[in-house]
Amino acid sequence: MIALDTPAQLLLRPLTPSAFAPYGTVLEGFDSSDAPTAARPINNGSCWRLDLAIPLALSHASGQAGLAIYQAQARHFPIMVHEMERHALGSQSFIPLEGQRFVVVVAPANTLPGPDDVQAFVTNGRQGVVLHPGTWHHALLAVQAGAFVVLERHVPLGAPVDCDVTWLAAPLQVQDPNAA
Ligand SMILES: NC(=O)N[C@@H](O)C(=O)O
Ligand code: NI
Repeated sequence: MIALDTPAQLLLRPLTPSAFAPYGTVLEGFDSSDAPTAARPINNGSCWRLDLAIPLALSHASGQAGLAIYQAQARHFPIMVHEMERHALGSQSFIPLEGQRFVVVVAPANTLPGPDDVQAFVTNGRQGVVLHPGTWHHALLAVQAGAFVVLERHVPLGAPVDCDVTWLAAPLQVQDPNAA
């Protein structure tokens, strides 16, 4: 009988600004009746504006801010994650257009991720994320199919692509967010 090793499990954590802070920033709305102190009413009070103090890195080394639409398929969970990537020179932001949830698998920048460095977060459908430059992450894992706006650093055709790839020592299994 060959014992098949069960893969190490990655528990899903709810996405919160404090838990995600080492990896990036959480984008989410707020209740205008309890607006953040940094928010201010605009447009004759019909809207609250909160300017985010996010050091977006989009123009390093002849880069420029670029928008893309990722039309994502729903991934099948539980899912094995093995390959991780990072964009050392640029922020990368994922903003769902259809209220779809997604799973963000990340590890701190600067060092190659070991199995204990990897964290998995699941959004609530009303959140987006801005990854810090260099944050190791798995490519987009949509829970529901749908379109995402991705704000990222674009480079001219022929310029070096800013995407380092690494593989975890062993694949990790991300639990099913629909079962969580
Ligand atoms: N590969 C690509 O265009 N997108 C990735 O960077 C990703 O994080 O999904
Ligand atoms: Ni990426």
